[in-house]
Amino acid sequence: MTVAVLGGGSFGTALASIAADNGARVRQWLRDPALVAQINAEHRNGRYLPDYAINPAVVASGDMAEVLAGAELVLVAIPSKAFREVVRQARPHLHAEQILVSTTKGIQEEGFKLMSQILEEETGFAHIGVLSGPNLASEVADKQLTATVIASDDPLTRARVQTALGCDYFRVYASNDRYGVELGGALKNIYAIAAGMAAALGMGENTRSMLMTRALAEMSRFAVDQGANPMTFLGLAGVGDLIVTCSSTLSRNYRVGQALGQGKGLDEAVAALGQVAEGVNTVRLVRDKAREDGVYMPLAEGLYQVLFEGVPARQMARMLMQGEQSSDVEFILSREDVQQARRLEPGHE
Ligand SMILES: NC(=O)C1=CN([C@@H]2O[C@H](COP(=O)(O)OP(=O)(O)OC[C@H]3O[C@@H](n4cnc5c(N)ncnc54)[C@H](O)[C@@H]3O)[C@@H](O)[C@H]2O)C=CC1
Ligand SMILES: O=C(CO)COP(=O)(O)O
Repeated sequence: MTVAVLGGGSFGTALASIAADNGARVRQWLRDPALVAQINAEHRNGRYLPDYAINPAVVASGDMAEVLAGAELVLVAIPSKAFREVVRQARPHLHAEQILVSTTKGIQEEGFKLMSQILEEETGFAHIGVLSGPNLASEVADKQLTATVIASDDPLTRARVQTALGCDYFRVYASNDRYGVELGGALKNIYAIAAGMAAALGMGENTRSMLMTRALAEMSRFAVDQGANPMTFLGLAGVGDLIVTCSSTLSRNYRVGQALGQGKGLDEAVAALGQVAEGVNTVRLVRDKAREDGVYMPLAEGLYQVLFEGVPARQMARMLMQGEQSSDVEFILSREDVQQARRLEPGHE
């Protein structure tokens, strides 16, 4: 199989190397000529994955036409802010038989679009999918045993990606809920920032567990409102990715949260990272969307206020602890039932 990877960051590089390990002919497109030269000469990406060897069969190039020529599978690993621009650059060199897969966990501001929707809009192709799961790039590059999800309503896309990337250290599970899988990947970044912040403030494991579980409730509530299947969030791209990003300093979103918890400003924290932390933008978009649609998302709202309105994180945590004590699992006991029962309590105003 011939595979093209668009993006020279840590995840694109890790995926290119897997496909090459699997015997594919792999071309990787990136902008930076110095990095192109380094990948081809040293088989190392010194900017984004300096400590890991890349399969020498991966050929990097700054020439989009060359990279896309003959590619059966195209993986797009470009941060959400530049995603559409790069797809437009690629468009003249794409054809409808190709399989296009987004690996990006972010949301476009205009129209609240997910990346595979952008792939669809820009190309109109039929073979479109999303790859998402608990996949810290450096662990993937280190060949740590890992699993991911290919989500598409197109069986050919699912099968081809399983063949191209599935190997003895990387398992590729299938889903037909593209929207749910993609939403899970984008939403969990918000809570990873909150988890990093909580850790930096010295909060304990009970707190982290509460945060992650209530995050899952909040994500599922939002998903239902958006018409997604909340059951998808029980899988690798939902709870799986939430666990890894809320627990690991290898997550950039978690590290931004840590820096904020240590008292750094948002701009300083993002600049120090030097890589993309999609959650910073996602929290703003999701908070606005939740308000617009009337979805109760206290964690996203609280994090928004800490990031963009200068509310101290510790004060926000105290406020969140005073919020409504609602139901645990809303699919079993609804929030409305809990609120109704509380109104019947003696002494309730
Ligand atoms: N790094 C990770 O552990 C994982 C990342 N992802 C997702 O992958 C996406 C890409 O992230 P990473 O590879 O981690 O990012 P990164 O921060 O390591 O690298 C970003 C890459 O995008 C390139 N880029 C940015 N703007 C560009 C433009 N206008 N034109 C061309 N190239 C441009 C940069 O030059 C760089 O090569 C993100 O949305 C992230 O959520 C998904 C799973 C794991
Ligand atoms: O999505 C990821 C792991 O699954 C990577 O998370 P970060 O973007 O926070 O590093």
